Amino acid sequence: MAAITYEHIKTCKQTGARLGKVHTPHGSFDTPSFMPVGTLATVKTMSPEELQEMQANIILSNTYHLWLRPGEDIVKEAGGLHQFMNWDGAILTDSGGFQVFSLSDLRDIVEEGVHFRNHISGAKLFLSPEKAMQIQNDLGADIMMAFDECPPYPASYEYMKKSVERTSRWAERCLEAHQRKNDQGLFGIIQGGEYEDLRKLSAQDLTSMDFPGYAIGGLSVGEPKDVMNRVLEFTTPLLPADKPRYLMGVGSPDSLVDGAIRGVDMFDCVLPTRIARNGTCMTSQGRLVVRNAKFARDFSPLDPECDCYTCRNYTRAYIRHLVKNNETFGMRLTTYHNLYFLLELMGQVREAIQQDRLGDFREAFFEQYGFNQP
Ligand SMILES: Nc1ccc2nc(N)nc(O)c2c1
Ligand SMILES: [Zn+2]
Repeated sequence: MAAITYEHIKTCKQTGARLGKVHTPHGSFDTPSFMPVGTLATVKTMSPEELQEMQANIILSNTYHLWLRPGEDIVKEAGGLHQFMNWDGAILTDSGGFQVFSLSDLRDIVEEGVHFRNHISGAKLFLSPEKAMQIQNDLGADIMMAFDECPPYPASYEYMKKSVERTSRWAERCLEAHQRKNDQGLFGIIQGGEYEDLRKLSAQDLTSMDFPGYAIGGLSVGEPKDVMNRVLEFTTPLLPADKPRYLMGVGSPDSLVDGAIRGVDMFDCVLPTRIARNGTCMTSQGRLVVRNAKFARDFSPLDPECDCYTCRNYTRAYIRHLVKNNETFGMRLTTYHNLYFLLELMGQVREAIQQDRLGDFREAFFEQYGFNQP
């Protein structure tokens, strides 16, 4: 199978943003790119056809969750994730480390890996770099992630240093355990928190292992936006210019624009799909909570400037009625719109990079969307 390759097209003259393409065995996608999250082998309430219609060319799924349910053995028997979920675009699987740290109360990190409890049954489990690679190879995603520790925020310098050194040793073990040596398809994850020298140490360790792409982990874990932006400013330049850079767990419209400006190529976040299910929508005028009584007789679209299926065919009054009555179709309409909104936003970001005006775009977008100007 082909490797994962990055094609740099141009860098915006006004900012550090870059326009590119990532090529995978299941097609290519333009960057900067937002990747919808499909944790349990489905982007909740969306069909593959709807995802293709809105040009989501890569989606995420998750090692930890699929290991627990239905079990990677069943997915493997189905012929892998693409077959199992009838998705022929690209798939990226996170390695499970983050989910263990965020979901499981009891956990004990040792050199070998992490002891923790199954967050559903409470049973004791153990995840190691080798186990995470075996699960991901069985799932068969195009892009897999190394098994890392995502330390809590804030973390002391001493804790962070030990964690970075162990994550580098784990990355080495992941490369070792990766069965699909020829197609690479395994990204390293840079840790180090907000400590510039530890980010440098992590980047040096991982780039020396020559992964086909690199993720910036340990962010979007509760730190203020200016801390995230500062860490990106000194971390993205440490990564090879000819490989994709993936900021994990991000995010909101403003963070996507600010991450692109700082040289990030790939983003993922559950935010758009999660808030959609309780009726919160991202629109060109800012967030809209469609449950709100003021929309009871509002027969305009969620977003007058959006041309998605939801906005072309349904009104705020109708969607409010569905969401208030927990009608599944309501969640489908808000999810479709939120994903379309972010994918459209990334299209506008790519166009602004092409025209060397992403700084101006940020200005206008933040003004219109209502983000406080820094
Ligand atoms: N904010 C996030 C989200 C997902 C992550 N996944 C891994 N494996 N590592 C991290 O640091 C993450 C951070
Ligand atoms: Zn819409």
